[in-house]
Amino acid sequence: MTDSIEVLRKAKVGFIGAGNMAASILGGLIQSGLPAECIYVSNPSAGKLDALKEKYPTLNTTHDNTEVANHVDYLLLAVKPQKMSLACDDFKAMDLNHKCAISVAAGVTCDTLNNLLGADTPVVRSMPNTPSLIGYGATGLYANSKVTEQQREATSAIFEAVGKSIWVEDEDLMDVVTAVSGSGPAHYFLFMESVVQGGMDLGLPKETARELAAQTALGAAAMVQQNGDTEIGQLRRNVTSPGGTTAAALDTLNDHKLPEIVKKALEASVKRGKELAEIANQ
Ligand SMILES: NC(=O)C1=CN([C@@H]2O[C@H](COP(=O)(O)OP(=O)(O)OC[C@H]3O[C@@H](n4cnc5c(N)ncnc54)[C@H](OP(=O)(O)O)[C@@H]3O)[C@@H](O)[C@H]2O)C=CC1
Ligand SMILES: O=C(O)[C@@H]1CCC=N1
Repeated sequence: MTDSIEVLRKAKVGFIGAGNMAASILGGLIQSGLPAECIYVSNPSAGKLDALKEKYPTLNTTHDNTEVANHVDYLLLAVKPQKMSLACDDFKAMDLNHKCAISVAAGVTCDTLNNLLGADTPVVRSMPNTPSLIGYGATGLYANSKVTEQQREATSAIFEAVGKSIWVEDEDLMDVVTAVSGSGPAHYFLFMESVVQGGMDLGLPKETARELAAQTALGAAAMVQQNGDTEIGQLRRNVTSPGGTTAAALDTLNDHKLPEIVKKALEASVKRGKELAEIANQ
């Protein structure tokens, strides 16, 4: 059992909302050794709770958000930004000052969360991603001034149990983290979908194209992680023989301005994060 899990056995964890992100984090926690009976989760409709209960029979499920909040020290708010205000209404009569609220919602600021939950509530703004389900999550974290050192450690433990986590000290950067890693899996999925379709159009069987695309993405990511001192550009150049096949493909991607397109995509994500912040604040 990892150190993270030992910390989390003592600090009870609950989820408000049982959607994709909650299921990914709680599934990852269970996968890495936290017993399901230590975790609480609430959701308005039954379907998602029933599916989780079928997969993890000892998980504590309820339709009552306050029941979760009463049981736990760490309350993960895993609802859409547009639903945050409504969900937090349920805690109006509760004193959350000795608990820690961890929002996963894109855009929603700590100030907004403190307006909704009480000015003295310790609040962490997190930005995880769905690979948390299989232990490959990447999570950015930002804490308000009420969060204690012990709460920081437990929060790190939650996200380290399902992947890597990084604290940022400037809250504005959380929108950039959202663009890079929160939404990031979808960018790489789109790229892989395009590679698989391209491979199929050129004659590869679908399963072969899928297997090659996935193993290549995995290999490229592992090379970046395992060669921290090497620029990614150098790894790219190592593949690119002058006048060879890679150069032909990269010329095409650059002619169509892939780097500029990616930058514009990240900027669009950051802009949308700020719009969601406004919506959650209304
Ligand atoms: N999906 C992702 O990759 C990532 C998502 N996030 C963030 O995670 C949050 C959730 O996103 P995601 O999981 O994709 O969305 P989902 O729609 O899958 O999940 C949201 C869940 O919240 C439930 N819900 C709605 N209102 C309430 C309420 N008042 N109390 C309790 N639960 C409620 C919904 O229930 P019902 O369906 O019954 O209405 C639903 O199950 C968002 O804020 C998003 O920004 C962050 C990082 C990555
Ligand atoms: O698309 C979204 O808004 C959420 C946040 C990051 C990933 N999914």
